[in-house]
Amino acid sequence: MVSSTDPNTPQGPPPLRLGVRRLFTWLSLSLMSFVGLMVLIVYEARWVYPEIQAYFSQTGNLTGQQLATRARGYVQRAQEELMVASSPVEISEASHWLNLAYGLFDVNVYHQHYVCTAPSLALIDELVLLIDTQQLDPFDAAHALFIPVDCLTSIEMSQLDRRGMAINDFSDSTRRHNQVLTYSSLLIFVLGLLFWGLHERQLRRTERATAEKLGWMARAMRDPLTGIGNRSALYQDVVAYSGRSMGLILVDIDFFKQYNDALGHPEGDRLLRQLASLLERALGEEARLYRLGGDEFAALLPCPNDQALAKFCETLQVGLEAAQCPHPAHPDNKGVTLSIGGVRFVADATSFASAYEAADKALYQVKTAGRDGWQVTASA
Ligand SMILES: Nc1nc2c(ncn2[C@@H]2O[C@H](COP(=O)(O)OP(=O)(O)OP(=O)(O)O)[C@@H](O)[C@H]2O)c(=O)[nH]1
Repeated sequence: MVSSTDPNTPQGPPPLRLGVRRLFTWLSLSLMSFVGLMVLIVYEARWVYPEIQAYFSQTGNLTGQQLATRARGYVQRAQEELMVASSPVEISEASHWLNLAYGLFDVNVYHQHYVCTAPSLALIDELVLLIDTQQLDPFDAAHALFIPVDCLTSIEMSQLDRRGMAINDFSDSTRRHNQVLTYSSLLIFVLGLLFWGLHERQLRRTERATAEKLGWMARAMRDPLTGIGNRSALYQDVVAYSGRSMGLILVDIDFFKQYNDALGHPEGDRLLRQLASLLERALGEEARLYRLGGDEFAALLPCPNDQALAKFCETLQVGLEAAQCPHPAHPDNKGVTLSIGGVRFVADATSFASAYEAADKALYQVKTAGRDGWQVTASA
């Protein structure tokens, strides 16, 4: 049996599948952004930072070499020359190395940060002069050069310490930076999950409320005793079938008052429910059934012509006779009988009023003609 639902209502996917699809979309999006962030972090950690670190460490390239180291090398070379020098030419060779060392040593940074720079340079300068004019013993000169060598060594050590500290600071800040990025992305992920949960909960509440409302609406369209549609459902369905050729059949139990009086109202109720089932069986799945009040029922069904409508009415009466429902108080000593009036009409809200009136008139004529019969009136 079909009752008061709209035949044109579109059928969407079930709510569970929709929820899973929404969850899947959300998870994919957040996972994609999370993975994106992680790739960025790994890229920075694996490729960008080591390059910066290598630049800071100043190893493996010419510009990164320590001036102090090279200057110390030249001074020590001069010392070696002076120690083994046996001719003026060899002695002047030492002065050449000292000049080179002076050039590398005489830089602003060393003057600013290392107090031994100026005296050491002055000493080299003086020694070069004395060596060139051969006023100094080469061995004594080599010995005196330990002062600038000490100074240059302390500069080197200090530079190494500074560089080490800079590298450590840089590594620490890089690690901190990475940690902040990782925890932030995790936090974003968790917050997203939380918001999604809240959003889903709200959505479910709304869906539940909507379903409840729809349930109430459906119940409001239903006759509680028989479970079929009521008068409001009939109006709604007429609108839903707008433009289609429909049959409207009104059915009324004969002498129902006597039935109630004889058997009691609970039995009367049982007969009403029985009649609803009988209408359903007799008219088929396409018919929509309604109880309009008391013992009056209606059926709305697609109907191409008056002959088909007459056939439905006849089938209905035959079905009732076959059911053999006893009526102990029937004035004509029959079982339960029905009076049936039908009309065919093209459904819409305005034509329905006259169609209903015509079907009711046909039913009334059956009643006045002695009941237990059906009549189909001309199309409305
Ligand atoms: N059991 C039961 N009886 C109902 C219900 N609603 C209305 N009735 C009764 O249905 C009867 C209808 O009586 P009438 O309108 O006189 O109709 P009738 O006795 O069938 O007479 P005709 O239609 O002229 O053959 C009344 O006695 C109402 O009390 C219901 O829900 N259950």
